[in-house]
Amino acid sequence: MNEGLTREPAAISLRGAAVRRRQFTLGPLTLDIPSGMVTAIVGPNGSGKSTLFRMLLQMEPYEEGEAKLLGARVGPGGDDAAKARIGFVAELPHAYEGGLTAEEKARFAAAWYPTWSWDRYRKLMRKFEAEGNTKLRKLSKGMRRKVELAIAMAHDPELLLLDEPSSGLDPFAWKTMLEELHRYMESGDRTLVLATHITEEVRRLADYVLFLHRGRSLGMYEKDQLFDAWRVFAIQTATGLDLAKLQAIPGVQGAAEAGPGIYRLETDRADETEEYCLAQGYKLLSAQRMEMEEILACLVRKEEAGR
Ligand SMILES: Nc1ncnc2c1ncn2[C@@H]1O[C@H](COP(=O)(O)OP(=O)(O)OP(=O)(O)O)[C@@H](O)[C@H]1O
Repeated sequence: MNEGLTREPAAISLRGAAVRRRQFTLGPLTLDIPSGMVTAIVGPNGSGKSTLFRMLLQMEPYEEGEAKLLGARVGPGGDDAAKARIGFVAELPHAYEGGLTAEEKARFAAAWYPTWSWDRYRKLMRKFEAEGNTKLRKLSKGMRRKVELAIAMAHDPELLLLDEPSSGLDPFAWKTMLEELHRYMESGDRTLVLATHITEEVRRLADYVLFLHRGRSLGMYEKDQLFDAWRVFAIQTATGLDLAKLQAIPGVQGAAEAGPGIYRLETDRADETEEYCLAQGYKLLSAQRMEMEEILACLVRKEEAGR
């Protein structure tokens, strides 16, 4: 787990930052999202992913702590110029822009971003086979998403924030998006943060995964370590094990009886769990990698149990 990544400076830095609303609290969050990397924000519906993006973009003021984007404080006293170095695609398109075409919206963006490139915009629109001259409200959900992506990336932002970018995209457009995001990251000094529910997107893109639940961080993990370390074991023992014994096994995050003398163990320290089980004389029947959703479910269960 990694709450304070060392790579400096962080693209996003939160220190006890909290948004408190009547129905929902985001935070307090203390974490660093490293620059030059891809971080996926993963969490159940309503866990606060969009609220976090809105807080970072000053669409949702925060009451506590401090948030910094590209080294600039977010909110009063901050440096608004940092905003021009950021690209953002919201989860839901802005209704008030529905009367514009992509070309018209792009003209606004071109005036606002000093690093805007019409050449890059047109290449991205072509790549996505996106419609430039139809009013945005008349575009399909996926088509509009492609337009939003092209506009958000056309100024080659230092930091790209994408809230569920693949929502509505067909498989071809999704593949194109992954290619373009890989290309965007190629220079090594760009940072991508995306909220996603899609395991494949995390596997193919992310360097780090930040899990959110009920507005709180369940931890930030290096992706390869995460998928390596979390495993499901099936073990068999000659004598039965009670829950206390199962939970005392190093790394075990969840345990259940799967049959007489057979137990299913979820662990976040596969090597240690395996070593311990073998030393105890337990028979290892199987060991499988866990999917992202299974890991999230396990983290959520633990968090709920500790509440
Ligand atoms: N416009 C709004 N007005 C009131 N409450 C809202 C609004 N938008 C979101 N919320 C509430 O804020 C909380 C966090 O929502 P948020 O959209 O940030 O979650 P999310 O993780 O992005 O969810 P999803 O995966 O469904 O997109 C939820 O409880 C939600 O009901």
